[in-house]
Amino acid sequence: MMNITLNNGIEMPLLGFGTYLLRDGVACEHAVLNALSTGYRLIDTAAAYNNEESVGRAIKKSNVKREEIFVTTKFLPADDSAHEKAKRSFEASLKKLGLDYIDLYLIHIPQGDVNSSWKAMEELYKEGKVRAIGVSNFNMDQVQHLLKQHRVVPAVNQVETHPFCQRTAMQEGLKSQGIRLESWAPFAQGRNELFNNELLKAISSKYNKSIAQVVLRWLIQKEVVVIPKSANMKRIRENFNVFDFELTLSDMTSIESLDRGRGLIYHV
Ligand SMILES: NC(=O)C1=CN([C@@H]2O[C@H](COP(=O)(O)OP(=O)(O)OC[C@H]3O[C@@H](n4cnc5c(N)ncnc54)[C@H](OP(=O)(O)O)[C@@H]3O)[C@@H](O)[C@H]2O)C=CC1
Ligand SMILES: O=C1CO[C@H](CO)[C@@H](O)[C@@H]1O
Repeated sequence: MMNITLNNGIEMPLLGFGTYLLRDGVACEHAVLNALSTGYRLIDTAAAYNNEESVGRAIKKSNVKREEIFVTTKFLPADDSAHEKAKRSFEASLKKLGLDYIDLYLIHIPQGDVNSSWKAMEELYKEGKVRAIGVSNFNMDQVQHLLKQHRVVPAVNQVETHPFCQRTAMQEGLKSQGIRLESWAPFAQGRNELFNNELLKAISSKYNKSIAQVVLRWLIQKEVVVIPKSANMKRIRENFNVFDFELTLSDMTSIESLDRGRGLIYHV
């Protein structure tokens, strides 16, 4: 497993497990348990996914030490009383997850009162309740705005990133501020026939890997954090099995031709 170092010195796995659409209950619990037993050490959830209790139960049942797991969750900023609501949302997430700290806490979407929300995040960070704070679905203007107003620099920006939306300029812009790019929907949620793409098919047969593995490996080699989701044990394992091969520079570059320069899911 490969880690990256965030701007405050803490380590974050480059490969994690996404939980969007894993419904609260046994389905989610099983998937997260399977992921942990496969070796995933980063779990991505959100208050909005309504599955934090199941994620928390899986973490407890896994017998993996808490400090070995990197847990990310997120909240949606409110329009009014945003500071207080951010704190309340944090406490609710912590309780549902059954944890006493979060590794990475994110503003899920740049909506509502972001400034008051970020102040609350900074406080949680200073109190040691979260090891790092970051944002999600922010464009570069929104990131710059945050940087101008506040002291703590976000550790990551989690945005839709995959072969059809590569975020090359954003990754450079974030890097210059010490912020890491984290990909959500590395497979574009299967849209645009990603799993039937001819170029990706040709590259994957060359390495005797699947398209999913090539896409994850391509992002990992670019040092983009990936959090693929799967409800299926075989695919959970497949998505983790990406550390035994390396794409050549020429194959890395050829994937660049697939970029359409904008998100398929959010047009950010
Ligand atoms: N911050 C934000 O706003 C957002 C964050 N996220 C986070 O990012 C994570 C990943 O994104 P997500 O939206 O889930 O989409 P993904 O791009 O990870 O795609 C998930 C889909 O791909 C399928 N799949 C998974 N592995 C394979 C494989 N090896 N071969 C073929 N199909 C496969 C899954 O099906 P199956 O389950 O049947 O395997 C599922 O239908 C989320 O789970 C969530 O944690 C996602 C969206 C927005
Ligand atoms: O986190 C999320 C899961 O994916 C959704 C899109 O399909 C997003 O709306 C949401 O932000």
